[in-house]
Amino acid sequence: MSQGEVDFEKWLPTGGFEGGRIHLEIHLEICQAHVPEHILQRAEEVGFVEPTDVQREALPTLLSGRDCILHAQTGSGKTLAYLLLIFSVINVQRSVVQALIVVPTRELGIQVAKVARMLAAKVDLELEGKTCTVMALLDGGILKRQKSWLKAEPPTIVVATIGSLCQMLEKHLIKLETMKVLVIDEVDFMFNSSKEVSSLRKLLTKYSSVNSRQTILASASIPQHRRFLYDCIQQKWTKSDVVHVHVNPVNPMPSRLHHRFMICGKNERLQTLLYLLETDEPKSGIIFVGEQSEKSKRAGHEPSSTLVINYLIASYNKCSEIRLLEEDMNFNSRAASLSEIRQGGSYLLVATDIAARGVDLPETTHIYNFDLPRSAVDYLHRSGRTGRKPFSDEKCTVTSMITAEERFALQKFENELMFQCEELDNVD
Ligand SMILES: Nc1ncnc2c1ncn2[C@@H]1O[C@H](COP(=O)(O)OP(=O)(O)OP(=O)(O)O)[C@@H](O)[C@H]1O
Repeated sequence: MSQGEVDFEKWLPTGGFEGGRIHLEIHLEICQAHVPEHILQRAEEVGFVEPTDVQREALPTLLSGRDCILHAQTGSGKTLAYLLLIFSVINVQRSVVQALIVVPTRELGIQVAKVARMLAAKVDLELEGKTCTVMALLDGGILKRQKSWLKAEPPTIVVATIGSLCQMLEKHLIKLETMKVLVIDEVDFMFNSSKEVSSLRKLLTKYSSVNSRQTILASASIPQHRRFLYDCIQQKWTKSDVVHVHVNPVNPMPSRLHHRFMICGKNERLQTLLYLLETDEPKSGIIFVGEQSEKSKRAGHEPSSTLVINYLIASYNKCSEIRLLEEDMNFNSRAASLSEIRQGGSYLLVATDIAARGVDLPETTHIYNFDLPRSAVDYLHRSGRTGRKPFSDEKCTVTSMITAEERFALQKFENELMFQCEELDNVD
């Protein structure tokens, strides 16, 4: 196989007529693609042997150069789909930034940059030439150092949060004109965020005047997606032949998640959580808590996060790694929490919705909603922090602790996302 051709044999399910048919369909459409051989080899080495559904469906479109709205379940592998596209278009010999991935949180940015670097790494020392470099330009980073890096030897790929990115754009240290691909990950979240939306709109509008551009907008949830698609075309944020790749449109929720709820009073939730943990004995789990309201802060109440973590450290002894992740922590402590639990072994992470988007902790088998999420979309993304091994049929559970009054809200989420929740008998 010549350099630059895609060896999709590696990506195919083995054997059978089905496999042969898929091979033909994919091969015909993507044979013009140019994902370098060493990247595909690395992908295989790190365990990406078969394409997931979204990768199989989206790659022909992505590699054809068309703009794409990548709309597929949580944990379905959207990151690898857009990274392969990026590796197919960049030219590492050129010293300019050629691909930009915009993410909502520092945590997601670190994770995406890590996957990109892992794929770009040339483990075969005989491979010659420059390597692709990846910069994580994220809120909380050292901008001075990144400015020097951008001036001295621009990286090929930049993964950025919008705040830090805007600073570099203003100083002309990053230029959209050189960008072959722009990815906005968790795009619905970014459009919904009052802090990010205006910068995001400006970025997309500015990029729309770049001649050779490709825009990818990714998320597991794109509410009112027809309207969104229409807006994207009207505003020229995407080209008019943008493709909406929508995988599992009737089942937004991954099917192997088992949903449960237990009704309890507000004051009994800590004991209920302890009871659930002692019964489930999860190897690894995330306990989601709501953000503290301003009113509750002013009243001097403890936030749910503090209540839960202190209670668990004092009363639950079946897990040695109990960590906290919330906005109010400094960036170093946030990074430390995630890296500690990524070391392997058993963990419990107490987190606000900061961990609900994109964060990939594949060992998580249990999700607990100590506070019910605010919307069906938030429920979907919290739930999607489990069930993240694409070819596994391991059962994962999502359990919500709710008051009798909250049953109505949970039922609404069930209707909207088309899943069913089993009621667990109360502790008493
Ligand atoms: N082809 C593949 N084979 C095996 N594992 C894969 C493959 N593609 C992706 N994965 C793994 O699947 C998990 C989920 O992938 P990813 O983080 O890209 O999901 P996502 O679609 O972006 O989800 P979310 O919407 O929650 O952000 C990751 O652990 C990733 O390493």
